[in-house]
Amino acid sequence: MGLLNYSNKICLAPMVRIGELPTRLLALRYGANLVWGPEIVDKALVGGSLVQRIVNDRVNCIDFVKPPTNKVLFRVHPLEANRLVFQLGSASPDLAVQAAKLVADDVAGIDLNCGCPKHFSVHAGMGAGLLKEPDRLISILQALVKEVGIPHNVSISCKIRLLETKEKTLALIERLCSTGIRAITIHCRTTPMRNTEPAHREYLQDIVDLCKKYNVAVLANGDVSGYEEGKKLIEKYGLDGVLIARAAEKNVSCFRAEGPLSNRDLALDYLKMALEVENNFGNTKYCLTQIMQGAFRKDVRQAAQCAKSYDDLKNAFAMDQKHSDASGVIYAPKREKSIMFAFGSSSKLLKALSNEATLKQLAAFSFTKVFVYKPEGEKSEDFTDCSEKFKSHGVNLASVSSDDLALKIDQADLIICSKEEQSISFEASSSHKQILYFTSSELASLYNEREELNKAGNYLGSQTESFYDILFNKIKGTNTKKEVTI
Ligand SMILES: Cc1cc2nc3c(=O)[nH]c(=O)nc-3n(C[C@H](O)[C@H](O)[C@H](O)COP(=O)(O)O)c2cc1C
Repeated sequence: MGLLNYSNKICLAPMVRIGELPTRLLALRYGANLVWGPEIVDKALVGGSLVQRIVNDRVNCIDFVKPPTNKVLFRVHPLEANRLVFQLGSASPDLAVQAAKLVADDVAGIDLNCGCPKHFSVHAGMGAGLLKEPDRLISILQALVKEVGIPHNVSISCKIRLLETKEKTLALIERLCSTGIRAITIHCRTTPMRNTEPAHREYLQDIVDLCKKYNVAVLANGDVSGYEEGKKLIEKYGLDGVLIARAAEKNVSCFRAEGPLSNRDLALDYLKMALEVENNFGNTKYCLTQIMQGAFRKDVRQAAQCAKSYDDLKNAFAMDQKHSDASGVIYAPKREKSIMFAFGSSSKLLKALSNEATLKQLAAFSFTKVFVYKPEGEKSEDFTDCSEKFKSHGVNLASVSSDDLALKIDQADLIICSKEEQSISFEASSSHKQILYFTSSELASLYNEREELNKAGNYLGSQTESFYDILFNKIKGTNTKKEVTI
């Protein structure tokens, strides 16, 4: 999988129950860079009958199931695998290594929970209990680095809380940095502090400076409200990243650079995602009811709380829709639109589209499906390489061949093509759809050939515009108005 790059990352924090697959995939779709799974205790994986790794073709996932009931303990989707950190609860180097080895090849990182203050954890010497026994904590991390991290090429990290004093905290962090781990998350509260008390960042800068000396990435956690604040904190303290827990529990679209979705839109996205990955019904209901708090009528929330099946949940949403229609409240689920690019080389076009700013802007315009025309003989691998990046912004990418060009033009809401490609422009113009034409000089800007054109005296444009500017200036001229600042 390759070692993780923790730099400049806004991440979903580990959360038991909340951090299951639908939340993680949505977090990534909305813009989270890395996602932590919920803590799973070593004995759940290796105690009694060993957990089994099953390829689940139905939902295209890897399931870790526990015999004899075959309950799914953990489900990994290929879309998240290279950005997923598995969090382990352990009090023993041997058990930690045995458990971590079972999942190491399906995730990008393994994180040791050294901060859980709950009785069951601390009592068993796990979580925040490890902060009281630093020698044991160090030996677990050393074992994980040596026996799992290095041979499996997976990043080992830990998540701690602050100790009672700055000196004690820095002394512990210095020892942690010497174990070979690649990253530390600091939950900026001490063990006795509740989440309702404000996070302490008074000496976060000292922690960052110390970790930098050892080349260990440092991520901060505690009271981060979303994308905007995350970026500010990274900048202010020189952090590698931040982890967001409760803000994401309430509304996982807090990772969106454009600002969060309404809880109503989010609840629908969540239900769709949960159905798609066949999430455990009880877990879906739990997460949905968290999202629905305060955002739906009481009777709708009650119907969701009493749901016994996915059909009941869908009925609760249908009920909400009916109320909204009847009361005249405008409740328009986000309209999903498709855009088609049909000109020239698909690999160059994909290169121009595959950047954060362009994908964010497409998503902001609600273009959740992008069709790209692939001329005969061009590689399909480019599409495979790019589709994950598109997907992480909630945009689906599909290639279109000459055979299905007419059909896809018919399905697209907006078509972008070149007048020069006559067969395509003919097909598009006879489709009665909205069409935007790119001229040959605009295409040259896409292909970065403007300089060559200038040299040859062919290009007379006076301003240097990027492909991004040209594309979105054209789209803005249509009836689609939304824009994000980048
Ligand atoms: C519902 C919930 C479940 C949590 N589960 C875990 C967990 O499994 N592992 C862990 O290290 N921390 C867990 N935490 C703690 C969070 O990761 C985080 O450290 C804490 O909530 C502070 O971050 P916040 O202020 O952004 O909420 C959990 C927190 C919540 C609210």
